[in-house]
Amino acid sequence: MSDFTPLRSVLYMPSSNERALEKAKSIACDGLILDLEDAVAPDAKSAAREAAAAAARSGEYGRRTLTIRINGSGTEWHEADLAAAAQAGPDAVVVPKVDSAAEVHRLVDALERHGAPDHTKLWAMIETPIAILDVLSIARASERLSCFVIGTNDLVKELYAEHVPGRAPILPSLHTALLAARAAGIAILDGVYNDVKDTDGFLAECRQGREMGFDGKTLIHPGQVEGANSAFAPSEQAVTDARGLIRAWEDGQGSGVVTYEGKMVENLHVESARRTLSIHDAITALDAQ
Ligand SMILES: CC(C)(COP(=O)(O)OP(=O)(O)OC[C@H]1O[C@@H](n2cnc3c(N)ncnc32)[C@H](O)[C@@H]1OP(=O)(O)O)[C@@H](O)C(=O)NCCC(=O)NCCSC(=O)C[C@H](O)C(=O)O
Ligand SMILES: [Mg+2]
Repeated sequence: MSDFTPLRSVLYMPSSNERALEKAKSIACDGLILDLEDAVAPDAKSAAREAAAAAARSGEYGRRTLTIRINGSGTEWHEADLAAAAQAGPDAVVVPKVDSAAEVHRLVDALERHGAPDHTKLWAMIETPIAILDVLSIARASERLSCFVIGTNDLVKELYAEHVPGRAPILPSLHTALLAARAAGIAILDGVYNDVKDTDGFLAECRQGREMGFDGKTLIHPGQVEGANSAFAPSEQAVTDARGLIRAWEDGQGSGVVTYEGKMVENLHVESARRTLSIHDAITALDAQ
């Protein structure tokens, strides 16, 4: 049994939207982010906080990784959100605009002070220039930090950049965050695609994110789930190749290098193939639930 948790498709939804919270119970996404930040108007924050905490306690979201995104430090809602989320015990508390290792330490202390269970991890949103410049120290700051979530809207805003196909203006930032996540051994999710009607643009961005190495994509609409699930899962061909490559390697035991389908195979390729199969097994097990 693989201990890999698929996070191909992680859907944001405003915690103030009762209908969306209900609908989410039947959406085939791998994870949910019950939002208290950008998607919730100031006068709805308090009711949204209660709704998100109740949803996290309900146990009604089945196999999905369930998280709550709280308002950032320095906002008037932060402390109450953090306390309520910690006590509700979701799979993770998502914190926007995390800018330093010191902030991670403070957040982890606060989660513990408010009685968060051990299974409640911290997910840090990386979405400011200072976070990108300090991203390795953030990634390594705590064992409770298990995932980076990239906030491409804030990043584009802070850089005075523009949203363009191919995302050239923010690629250096995305790569830097990916390097840090991999160096620290944590998961990393790509940012959202804002145009919910542009399927081709969305799928192209999913493919790009997968090729770069992201574990999955954050989403804003149920219509984006299927595309992300497919883009971030190993394809049938990739699974067939992984099995064939491992077989070729095992058949050639003793030699440091063999070939599969005419291509050189070394131990590092076998490790990648085993990782592909373990992701595939985890997705198959998840889909069977
Ligand atoms: C983007 C939307 C405002 C579009 O809403 P709407 O026009 O209502 O969509 P539809 O009519 O197509 O909806 C069809 C049904 O699906 C439900 N729905 C829609 N979105 C969601 C959702 N996210 N989760 C669950 N269910 C959803 C509708 O209720 C309809 O249901 P029914 O009536 O039963 O048919 C809307 O999709 C939306 O609000 N999306 C989430 C926006 C959000 O959470 N934004 C904040 C996170 S993004 C961000 O902040 C990233 C980061 O910080 C950064 O910097 O980049
Ligand atoms: Mg943001």
